[in-house]
Amino acid sequence: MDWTAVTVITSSEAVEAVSYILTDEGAQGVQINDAADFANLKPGKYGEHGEIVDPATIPHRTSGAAVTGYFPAKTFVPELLPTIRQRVAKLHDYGLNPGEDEVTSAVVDNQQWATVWQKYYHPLRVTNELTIVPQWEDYQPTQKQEKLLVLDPGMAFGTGTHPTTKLILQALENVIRGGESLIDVGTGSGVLSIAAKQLGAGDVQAYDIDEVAVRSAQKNLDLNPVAKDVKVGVNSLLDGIHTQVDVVVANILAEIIVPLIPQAFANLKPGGYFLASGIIDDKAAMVRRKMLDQSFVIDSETKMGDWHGIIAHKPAEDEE
Ligand SMILES: C[S@@+](CC[C@H](N)C(=O)[O-])C[C@H]1O[C@@H](n2cnc3c(N)ncnc32)[C@H](O)[C@@H]1O
Repeated sequence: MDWTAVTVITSSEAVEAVSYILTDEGAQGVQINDAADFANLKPGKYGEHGEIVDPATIPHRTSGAAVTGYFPAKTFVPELLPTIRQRVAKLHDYGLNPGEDEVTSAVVDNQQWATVWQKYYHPLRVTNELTIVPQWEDYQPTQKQEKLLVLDPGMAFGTGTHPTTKLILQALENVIRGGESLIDVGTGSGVLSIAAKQLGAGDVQAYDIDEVAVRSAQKNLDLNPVAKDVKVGVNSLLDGIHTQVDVVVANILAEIIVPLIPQAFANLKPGGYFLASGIIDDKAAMVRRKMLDQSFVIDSETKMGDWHGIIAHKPAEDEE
């Protein structure tokens, strides 16, 4: 599959805001080329095989920053560019320098996308307790409660930077107390299963409809000793699965969550939690209604940009 890369030339101070705008508009990965980063870079392990790479040999900007978002081929990027331009220009109103007001797009092939951003994907604190660390970075926790998710997402979705992933990681942090059994539907890179294990979940099963994602998830599970007992396989939703677990998590588009709702209800113990993300604004009311029709109780709903995450539970046996 081809991807469209949208590059915004901006200032170092606006890098985070521009990255947010690109992911909010649907970018599935963001590459940052910031002159300020290179100024602070020390020689270290960067290569895929652990070789030492001298930062001076990496092509880099000498001023400002370029932020590139990768959009799936199905996104109609020409329609998106004016919105991105407007949102970047509006950063002025928030006291940020938007930079050169230059937004361009180019098609890149799958292979390029899989590797091009690796050099620029750095450890990222995604919730109070969880930090995502690229496999090639040597990173030590800086806080006592900080837990690391080591990832090499490759071709699968789930670098942890997308708002939908962040919403559901936060929901996991709220719900997991220790020992819960859990099913991760649409595991992608395996990020949610690894997070669940890091937070103390017990038996975890992960499924994805896409074989490439399953291979990528297995690779990432292997990188995280805490997640070595997670079972991962190809499956569509919970088709053919009849079990009783404490938690079902899914970060998939609303249209796909809808048929999952009755399956999640059937596979949850009374009192068990259903955590759903990937729900865009105009589909949120419909998903909520389907959950309530199924007799789920909605505990909370959180929003990041246009995305919603829902925590719901199956009523306990003694619950009204
Ligand atoms: C938005 S990604 C989420 C990845 C990861 N769980 C995260 O939170 O970052 C959705 C994943 O669901 C998978 N998927 C889509 N339809 C599915 C289905 N019917 N059954 C299982 N997985 C599905 C996709 O292949 C993709 O890996």
